[in-house]
Amino acid sequence: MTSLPEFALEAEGLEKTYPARKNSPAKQALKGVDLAIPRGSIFGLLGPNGAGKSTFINIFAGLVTKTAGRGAIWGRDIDRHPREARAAIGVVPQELNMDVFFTPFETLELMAGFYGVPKAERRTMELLDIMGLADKRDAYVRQLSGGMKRRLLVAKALVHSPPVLVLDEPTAGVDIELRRQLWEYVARLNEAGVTIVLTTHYLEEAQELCDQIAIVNHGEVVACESKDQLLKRLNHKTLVIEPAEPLSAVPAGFDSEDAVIRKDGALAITYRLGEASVARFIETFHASGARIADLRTEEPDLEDVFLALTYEANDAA
Ligand SMILES: Nc1ncnc2c1ncn2[C@@H]1O[C@H](COP(=O)(O)OP(=O)(O)OP(=O)(O)O)[C@@H](O)[C@H]1O
Repeated sequence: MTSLPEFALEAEGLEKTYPARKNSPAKQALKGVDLAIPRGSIFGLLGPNGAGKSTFINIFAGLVTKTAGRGAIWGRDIDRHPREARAAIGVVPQELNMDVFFTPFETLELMAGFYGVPKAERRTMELLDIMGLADKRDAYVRQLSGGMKRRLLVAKALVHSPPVLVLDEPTAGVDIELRRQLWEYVARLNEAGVTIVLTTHYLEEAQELCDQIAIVNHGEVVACESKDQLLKRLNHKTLVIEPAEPLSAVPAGFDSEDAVIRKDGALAITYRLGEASVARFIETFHASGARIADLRTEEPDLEDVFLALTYEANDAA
């Protein structure tokens, strides 16, 4: 047995410039991206619209030709061993593009045939079942709802049992219930050993699901770390005090602190970790004569980090 690669996907100096067209100038969508996605991770690729996420993914999917750099999937170079590289990856595209004249069953069988999966090894019914489409096996694809089509696309990307599954904005336009189901399935696939790479605008979801995160902005990777490290970058917390009676102003004693009264009437005090004591804030609050109805702390979330990083990068541009 050959040993497993350390990285599921690798990019080195990956560049893409889309050539100029009649009405638009040339566009450098990727400016030399270095990224190594560890095997076994759930890796999130985050970035604002137009950052270059789809371009990155589409180079690995074989849909976009890179301008320069090197790419490898499961240790196989995409230029030197394109077939082996593609066999190791399943891509769920952003657009719901599929042939509407086939049934879900036929769609998966055709795809399996395309990948040369022998009949005895096909997982068509298993995949339909897992994606909640078993009762639609013979329906026409055009009769499926958007959410069902999305699930069929995921099933389609899995027919050849690839060790790497890439999902490009998979939950855009998918309702909350279905999104949950999809994430549960993605998490189960990951537990079974599949490396997951996903692009998403839903920061909350990346925060919940991903263990590694790269933030892409203007065709460059501005951060690539474990989620926990990324969150630690913003080394502050907020203490939120809900007063028993409405406050007319920030209580005395908090003048030098970063304290504000929120729209809902709560007092929010932001402090740097290790530099302030919550106990002292509570004492100060009581000393002002106010009473506490409730109390909680808030940690910075991925959205804060994301904004901070893309804001800095925008500033520097
Ligand atoms: N086929 C193309 N021809 C010319 N320019 C393109 C093409 N595809 C993408 N671009 C441009 O390249 C840049 C990166 O686009 P890309 O779709 O990779 O970004 P993205 O981060 O995936 O954004 P989104 O989430 O909106 O899809 C954008 O400025 C986009 O307009």
